[in-house]
Amino acid sequence: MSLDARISVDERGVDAALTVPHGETLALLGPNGSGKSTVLAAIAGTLRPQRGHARLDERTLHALDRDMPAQWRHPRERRIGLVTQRADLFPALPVIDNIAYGLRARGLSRGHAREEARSWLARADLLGLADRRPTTLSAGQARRVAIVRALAAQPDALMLDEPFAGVDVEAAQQLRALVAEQTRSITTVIATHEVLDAHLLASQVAVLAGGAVVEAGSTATVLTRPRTEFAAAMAGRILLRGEAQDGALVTPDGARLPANTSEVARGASALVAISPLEVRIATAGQRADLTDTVRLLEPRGDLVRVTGATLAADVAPHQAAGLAVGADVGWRVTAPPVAYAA
Ligand SMILES: Nc1ncnc2c1ncn2[C@@H]1O[C@H](COP(=O)(O)OP(=O)(O)OP(=O)(O)O)[C@@H](O)[C@H]1O
Repeated sequence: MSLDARISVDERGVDAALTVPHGETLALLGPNGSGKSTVLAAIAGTLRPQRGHARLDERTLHALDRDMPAQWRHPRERRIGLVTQRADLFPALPVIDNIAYGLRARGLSRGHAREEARSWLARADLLGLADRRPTTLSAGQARRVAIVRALAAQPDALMLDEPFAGVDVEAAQQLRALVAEQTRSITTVIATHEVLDAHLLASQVAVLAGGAVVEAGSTATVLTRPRTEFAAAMAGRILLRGEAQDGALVTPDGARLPANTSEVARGASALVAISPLEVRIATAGQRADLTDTVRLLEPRGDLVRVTGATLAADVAPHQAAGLAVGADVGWRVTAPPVAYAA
């Protein structure tokens, strides 16, 4: 079922609209405080906005539009799953019954629901926790149980709020695979700070900033042709704005970066998103594509990131030797990046 939601929460500065096609997963990206949790909670129905609606196909889950009767029913009745950052397990029930709860709501007998719950726990390598009370779990264990509980309930739509935060690398990998497999036909929104989640789980991406969606589209488009600095940073790229000229993007301060400008009209506003791995430092005697001033030098794994006012490059340490903050640097691009319409 396709999701169509509009959420306005004035006191949190949120006014965001989202659509997710049937069975697809949308990654909701955005800096801290941009409104991701608020949007998810409001779609799931645990937070009541001032104005808004959420619809799955033709079914109105809830609506507060002025011309509609206000309705905001219990999340269970709407068949929307929500995994919050706090996990929110039922504290009085052992883990097994937390999972069985959603299965019983689907009509399974107590015995059958517990049997099913066991197999769900086994799939996430959590069977050892079956009889534990939620209060005795670590935060990461609680998060893993909450994800399994949401998947086991097989909702029509699923809201996951930073589901893998605080989960160790190995368990997160296993859970990502389980979430990917189980949400194939569930319309899902996943708020995340991990670009990996967008790549592995989501066909769509929306970027929230200041409570509004500032960028949305297919994952491939948003992450290779970002329109905001935030989306570019998530994709590990530097965003340059300027004017398309023949074979170059000319920035407002006059820097001229070689670019493939075949997609944009001459003189049009354009963007380029370039990875620091596609930028080299011109050595003595080499012609630089662009000259710049070093602003920052920092380690990046085995490489050194050299950041200038306009561009940055990830280079081997010996290539950065001799550079210091304030020094002049010449950049070379390995291939002219594609300029796209702003
Ligand atoms: N319980 C609350 N009461 C009042 N304001 C809140 C509450 N929770 C969040 N806010 C505010 O609402 C805005 C949106 O917060 P929200 O938690 O939705 O952002 P987020 O994008 O999920 O952030 P994060 O990445 O840190 O989880 C922020 O300005 C925040 O300070």
